[in-house]
Amino acid sequence: MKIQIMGAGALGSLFGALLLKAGFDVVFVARGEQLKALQSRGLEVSGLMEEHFDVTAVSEPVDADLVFLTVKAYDTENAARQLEKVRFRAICSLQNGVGNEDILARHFDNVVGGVTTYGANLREPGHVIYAGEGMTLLGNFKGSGAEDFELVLREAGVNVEVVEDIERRIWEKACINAVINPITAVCRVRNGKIVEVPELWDVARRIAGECREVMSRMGYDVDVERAAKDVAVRTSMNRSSMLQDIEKGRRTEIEFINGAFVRKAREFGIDATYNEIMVKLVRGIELGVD
Ligand SMILES: NC(=O)c1ccc[n+]([C@@H]2O[C@H](COP(=O)([O-])OP(=O)(O)OC[C@H]3O[C@@H](n4cnc5c(N)ncnc54)[C@H](O)[C@@H]3O)[C@@H](O)[C@H]2O)c1
Ligand SMILES: CC(C)(CO)[C@@H](O)C(=O)[O-]
Repeated sequence: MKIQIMGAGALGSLFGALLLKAGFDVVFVARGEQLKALQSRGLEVSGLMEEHFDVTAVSEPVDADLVFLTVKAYDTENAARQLEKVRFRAICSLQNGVGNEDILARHFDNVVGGVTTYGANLREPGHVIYAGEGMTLLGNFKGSGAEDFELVLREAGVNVEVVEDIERRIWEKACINAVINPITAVCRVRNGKIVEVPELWDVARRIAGECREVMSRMGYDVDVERAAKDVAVRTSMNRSSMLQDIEKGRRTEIEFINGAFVRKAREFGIDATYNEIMVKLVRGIELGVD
């Protein structure tokens, strides 16, 4: 079974390493310094697993049985176009944000949606930190394939479950990210501060309220405020992925998180001013306006 990791950054390297350890034939598609490091030194894993792997790393996708997509959401369209040139049975997104599966569904027949709470960071090119074991939920978004991905992940020791309502799960995770990520990125604080600082919690509650309204109009009853508070408390010492992106001068996934709620709210004719402001502020920081 040949498994391709499309976008071998932090998360892709971690999942690739777990699959390699289980004996799968894994191909890592990477770019830049990461590609060079993987090709010359292999993949180093630290943290919850300490291991070195010699890996097959390429700059362009190749034929495979299954593909995991682990690029950032803003790179999904590009990656899909590259993947159109090769053959594989099914593709599974493990990304954050809303809309990745819709993009993939325009290109491929078998698209599996995924939501994961595993945690990984790149210490340097070729060196991934396995920071947190979590849960991975999978579900067929278009066509089939979820059970195939479940099987290989389970064999690799990953906590995984196939669900019937993957679209809802993707939006639920986006709710949490919409509340926590932009505030931590704009204010440059750890997740816990959102709950500890009344001014920040006030903003968080308002974002959560808008997300809840959007979810409700989609037919999903979710207590976004409580869910976001739980995660912020549980991950109080974390620097959110969006904060880390901002600190490193990288583009964020804001358009696929809060931006997705703004677009849905517009469709329903409801107010999403707080989400919209967060999108604009984070865009302002990304643009590096002095
Ligand atoms: N890191 C985590 O712990 C974590 C956890 C859950 C979800 N996620 C989500 O997973 C996705 C990936 O996150 P990450 O932290 O691994 O990001 P990352 O930036 O570390 O990894 C993405 C990698 O994809 C590469 N890439 C992009 N387009 C490519 C292409 N066409 N060909 C080859 N390589 C390409 C980039 O160069 C980069 O190395 C995001 O949507 C993120 O929100 C991450
Ligand atoms: C849940 C979360 C906000 C915890 O830091 C994480 O998804 C992140 O950082 O994006």
